Amino acid sequence: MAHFDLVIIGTGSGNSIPGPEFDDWSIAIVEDGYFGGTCLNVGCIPTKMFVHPAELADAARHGKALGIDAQLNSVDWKGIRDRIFTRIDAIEAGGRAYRDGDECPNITVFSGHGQFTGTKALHVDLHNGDTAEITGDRFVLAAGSHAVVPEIPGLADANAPFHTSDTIMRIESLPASIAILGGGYIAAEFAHVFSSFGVKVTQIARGSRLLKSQDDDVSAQFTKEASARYDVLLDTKVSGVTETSDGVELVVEGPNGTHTVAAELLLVATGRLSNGARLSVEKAGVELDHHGRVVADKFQRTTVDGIYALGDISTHHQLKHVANHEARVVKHNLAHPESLISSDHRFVPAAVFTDPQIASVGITEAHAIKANIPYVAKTQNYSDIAAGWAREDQGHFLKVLADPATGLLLGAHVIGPEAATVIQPLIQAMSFGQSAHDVAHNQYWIHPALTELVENALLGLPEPSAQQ
Ligand SMILES: Cc1cc2nc3c(=O)[nH]c(=O)nc-3n(C[C@H](O)[C@H](O)[C@H](O)COP(=O)(O)OP(=O)(O)OC[C@H]3O[C@@H](n4cnc5c(N)ncnc54)[C@H](O)[C@@H]3O)c2cc1C
Ligand SMILES: NC(=O)c1ccc[n+]([C@@H]2O[C@H](COP(=O)([O-])OP(=O)(O)OC[C@H]3O[C@@H](n4cnc5c(N)ncnc54)[C@H](O)[C@@H]3O)[C@@H](O)[C@H]2O)c1
Repeated sequence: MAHFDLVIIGTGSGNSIPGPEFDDWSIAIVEDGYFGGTCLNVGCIPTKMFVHPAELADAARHGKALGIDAQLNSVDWKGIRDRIFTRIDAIEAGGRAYRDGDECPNITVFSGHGQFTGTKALHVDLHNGDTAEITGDRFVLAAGSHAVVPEIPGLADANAPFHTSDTIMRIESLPASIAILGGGYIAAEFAHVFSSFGVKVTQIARGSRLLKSQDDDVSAQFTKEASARYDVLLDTKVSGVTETSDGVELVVEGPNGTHTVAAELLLVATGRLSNGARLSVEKAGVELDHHGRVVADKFQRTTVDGIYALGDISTHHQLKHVANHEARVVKHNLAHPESLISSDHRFVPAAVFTDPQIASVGITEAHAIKANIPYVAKTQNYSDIAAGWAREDQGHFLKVLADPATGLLLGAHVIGPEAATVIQPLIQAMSFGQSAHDVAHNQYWIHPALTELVENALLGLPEPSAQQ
């Protein structure tokens, strides 16, 4: 039995915790998969490294309206894939070697699957076939989440072949066709990538719109554009999947009755679930909520003293910037238990890297209405700013919501070019408590940049009543 001052389970954002302030602590790091976690290896980073070439491949579609007649000749999938993973795999290997090597003498890396056996006791099934029993004064649960596979005949029993985001980016060649199950972030981003690369995409969503968690107008616009680019089956349920000689066949039930969809590959993108239960955290006395997430308070403390949690294992914001923020909080609180700091989840932004891009922060208009929150709103179209004229933009916009009394922003929702970047001044305004009026008037806005979208939206909001 080896004992440590600190045991960290998971090397996504958890790996950012060890630093000079803990040089005199003995630390165990337990990692079952890729070193560096989901974002680096199978999440944000490789997906966006595919999204950029996808944008280039798809550029001709936008060029037509501007007098550019171009065509895509070929896509070197293997070349793109190998460029991406040569870089990523080297970072993964380097990160593991660093933590395992002489530069981190106080750290022991356990490569294997950890499961709690008692309050602060972990059993690890090591990849080399051995086992290890480790205990610690403190634990950090940073073990993330995993892709959920729905209880559909063929999938749940693994009788039909399918991919999740863990495997789809490493396939050997581009398929002629792909069926994508799900209407959320991962489905949207991969539908964009594969469609841009010339693959016939059929996306199947059980809801009446794609990206339903977005503002209603954003989700409606995205659904309209996605449906024009590739086949989107809405209000549709998959009741079975079977393997065929050239791929899979899905039995789908939708508004047009029951029929089949054939595709070379199937990607299942139906949400991600906390790894809390897979880590048997309840044996440590750590509570899970009814979604299976580890319960953590604002200081990232679980229900057991000395056990902290961060990122996807405990939050409903399954986002890397949230996991990183929470890791900084845990790091501080481990080092300074006498002066705890709390996580700030007031204004968590997110973006979907599709075409059009989507970004959001704060509440949606539907939420404001449902929760009876007073608001004023302004929708600013890209087509009404100079950078939108340059693109002959159609249908894209920024919607801002503000408190009618104070002029403080309540939410912002963008669909259109560079949405993830365009939204940042609004995230900043919300985070620093700046009013829409001040942000619009008290700085220069570069002309004719896309950020004029933000300036004009803010100028379009009514003056706050408290100042009238
Ligand atoms: C396809 C995809 C695209 C994404 N794109 C974005 C994006 O663009 N922007 C964004 O903000 N977020 C994105 N995300 C979400 C983001 O990747 C996660 O929110 C983030 O990586 C969570 O970090 P984490 O540290 O909590 O967990 P992880 O990074 O998942 O790390 C957890 C680690 O724990 C290990 N582990 C799990 N169980 C055990 C165990 N029992 N024993 C030992 N080790 C264990 C795992 O192997 C893993 O390495 C994406 C996710 C996916 C899947
Ligand atoms: N750009 C980004 O920031 C980014 C990109 C990818 C993933 N992520 C994170 O990863 C998380 C997981 O992504 P995701 O797309 O898997 O989840 P999601 O929650 O975004 O979407 C899940 C989709 O699957 C559908 N679904 C759920 N169960 C189903 C079932 N049984 N049958 C059919 N459909 C079903 C849901 O209706 C929904 O449309 C996201 O919530 C997000 O936080 C972020």
